[in-house]
Amino acid sequence: MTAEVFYDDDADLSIIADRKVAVLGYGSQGHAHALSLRDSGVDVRVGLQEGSKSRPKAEEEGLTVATPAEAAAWADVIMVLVPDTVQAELYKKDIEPNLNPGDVLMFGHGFNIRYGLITPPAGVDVAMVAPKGPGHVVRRQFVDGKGVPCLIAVEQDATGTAQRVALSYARAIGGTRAGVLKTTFTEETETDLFGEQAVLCGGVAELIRAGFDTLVEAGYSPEAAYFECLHELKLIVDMVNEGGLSNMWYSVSDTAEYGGVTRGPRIVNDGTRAEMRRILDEIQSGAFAKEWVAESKTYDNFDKLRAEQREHKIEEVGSKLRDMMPWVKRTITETA
Ligand SMILES: NC(=O)C1=CN([C@@H]2O[C@H](COP(=O)(O)OP(=O)(O)OC[C@H]3O[C@@H](n4cnc5c(N)ncnc54)[C@H](OP(=O)(O)O)[C@@H]3O)[C@@H](O)[C@H]2O)C=CC1
Ligand SMILES: CC[C@](O)(C(C)=O)C(=O)O
Ligand SMILES: [Mg+2]
Ligand SMILES: [Mg+2]
Repeated sequence: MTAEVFYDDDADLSIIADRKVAVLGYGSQGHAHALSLRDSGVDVRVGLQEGSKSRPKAEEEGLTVATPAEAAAWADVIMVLVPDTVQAELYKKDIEPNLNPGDVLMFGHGFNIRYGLITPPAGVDVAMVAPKGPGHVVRRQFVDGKGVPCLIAVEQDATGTAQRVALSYARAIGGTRAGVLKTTFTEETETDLFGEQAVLCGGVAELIRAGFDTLVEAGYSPEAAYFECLHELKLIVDMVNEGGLSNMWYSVSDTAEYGGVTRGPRIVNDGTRAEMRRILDEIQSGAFAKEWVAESKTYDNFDKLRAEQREHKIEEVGSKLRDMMPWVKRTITETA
């Protein structure tokens, strides 16, 4: 079935501009939504704990900051943009007691609703606006007059207006400039988790590291391996993003094209595809969600894995080489 796609003309900005919107969290997505909503004329307050590290950043931007409970009590649209693993506790403590019939409870990802970690009361709308891109890019593209595509979904429509509010919100953060797809919480959650694990984040990071390690272990310089397996990736992916895989094949040499189409399937082979299927099974069965929620209680294993990623040789050599390319933006915190 073809998905329904909405653009600016399908979304009425005045709907969200007439509401009071609380954005809970001011991290990657939170800062992007709060600032772009504000720039689109929406009355927005940011909800952060007392002593939160993000508070000064939001206040420097002139945003009104309150505690999550105060912001939720004030608002009639509440967007939950704190990490997935803390949402259920925040919901019980600060959001649920401040929900009124007719309010709209919104999410940037369906994790907590899909896996039953949050069950909102019957009288409120439950909707989602999930940008298909990192929050810092969502903001950057909005400022540049562009937009990151979004998915919207309605889990509960107590008022009969939830979809129009979600579309209006998506317009206010630039989503309808690029295209907004209607989906369900289940489809968004499962496809998003699969994409980030198997392809966009997990798959790509391991492919880069494996390529880099192979060249360095064979005696080539780490600098050459970095340029080949990491730096040039963006240039190649830009071609794919702009015109699809065929655009990339058109632009690269015939030698690269022949080598790619004959050797690529040896890298992503039947075994890789079977592993992708297992990863999807873990997502669909809830096994991944259970593992992640349990891990988030201590972060013991996650901390080790994070340190191992940071300490990889590719990070050291990359940092030095990027110093010589000032046009390559160095960290998201400097550009946010
Ligand atoms: N990152 C992304 O680009 C994308 C994220 N999403 C979804 O958006 C949601 C937010 O993710 P993301 O932006 O990555 O989150 P972040 O990790 O960037 O959120 C950090 C923010 O949440 C605040 N925070 C953390 N814990 C609490 C708490 N217990 N109470 C109140 N505030 C808290 C932090 O405050 P402090 O500074 O004090 O720590 C900070 O402001 C998730 O559902 C995610 O799946 C969807 C699409 C893409
Ligand atoms: C690809 C990772 C993502 O799903 C995203 C930026 O869209 C996330 O959860 O951060
Ligand atoms: Mg995503
Ligand atoms: Mg995600």
